[in-house]
Amino acid sequence: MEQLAFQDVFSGDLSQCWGCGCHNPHGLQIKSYWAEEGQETICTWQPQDQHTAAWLNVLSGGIIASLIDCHSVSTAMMVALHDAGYAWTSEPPVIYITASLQVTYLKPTPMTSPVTIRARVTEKGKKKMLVQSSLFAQDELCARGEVVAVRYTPATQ
Ligand SMILES: CCCCCCCC/C=C\CCCCCCCC(=O)SCCNC(=O)CCNC(=O)[C@H](O)C(C)(C)COP(=O)(O)OP(=O)(O)OC[C@H]1O[C@@H](n2cnc3c(N)ncnc32)[C@H](O)[C@@H]1OP(=O)(O)O
Repeated sequence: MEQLAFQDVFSGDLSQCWGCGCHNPHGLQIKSYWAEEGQETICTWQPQDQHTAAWLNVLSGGIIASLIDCHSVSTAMMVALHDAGYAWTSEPPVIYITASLQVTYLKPTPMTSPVTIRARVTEKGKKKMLVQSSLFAQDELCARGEVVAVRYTPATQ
C-alpha cells in the first residue's frame, strides 16, 4: 500500500495551499513524510519545465523557497501533533503558518532529477518552532532553509 503523505489527509482550506495542497490542481502538490518519526521529515519532488529560472536546467529560486516553506510548515504541524499525542486527522486541531522564511542558495539546482528536502525542528517554543532544512539535487546540497512557524488561531475560532 502506498504511504500516506502528511498533506494527503488535509481537507478543506488546507488542501488548497499552492505549495502543498493536494486539491490545488495549479500548485506544486508536494508530499512530506517522516524520515524518522517525530524527528526528521523528507519530501521528494520532480521539477517540471515551467519551474525554470530562465536557464533550462536551473530551478527557480522562488519555487525552491515555496518547497522549503511548505515542507517546513508541514513539518512543524506534524511535530506539534506528534508531541501532543494527537491523531493525524483531516482537520488538524493545531495549525502553524509561516512567520519568516530564509533561504540560502548554495549552488544552482538542476531540474532533470528530483529534489529532496530534509527538515527538522531545531527549536520549540510555546507558540513557535524553528525548522531547519536542506535541499539536495543529485546528492549535492544546493540550498538551506530556516523557517519560523507560528501556531495560528483563526479569528473565527
Ligand atoms: C492568515 C493566513 C492564513 C493561512 C493559513 C494557512 C494554513 C496552512 C496550514 C497548513 C498547511 C500546510 C502548510 C502550509 C505552508 C504554507 C504556509 C503559508 O504560506 S502561511 C501564509 C504566509 N504567512 C502569513 O500570512 C502569516 C502572517 N503573519 C501573521 O499572521 C502573524 O504575524 C503571525 C501569526 C505569524 C504571528 O502573530 P501572532 O500575534 O499570532 O503571534 P505573536 O504572539 O506575535 O508571536 C508568537 C511567537 O512567534 C514569534 N514570531 C512572530 N513572528 C515572528 C517572525 N517573523 N520571526 C520570528 N519570530 C516570530 C514571536 O516572537 C513569539 O515568540 P515567543 O512565543 O514570544 O517566543
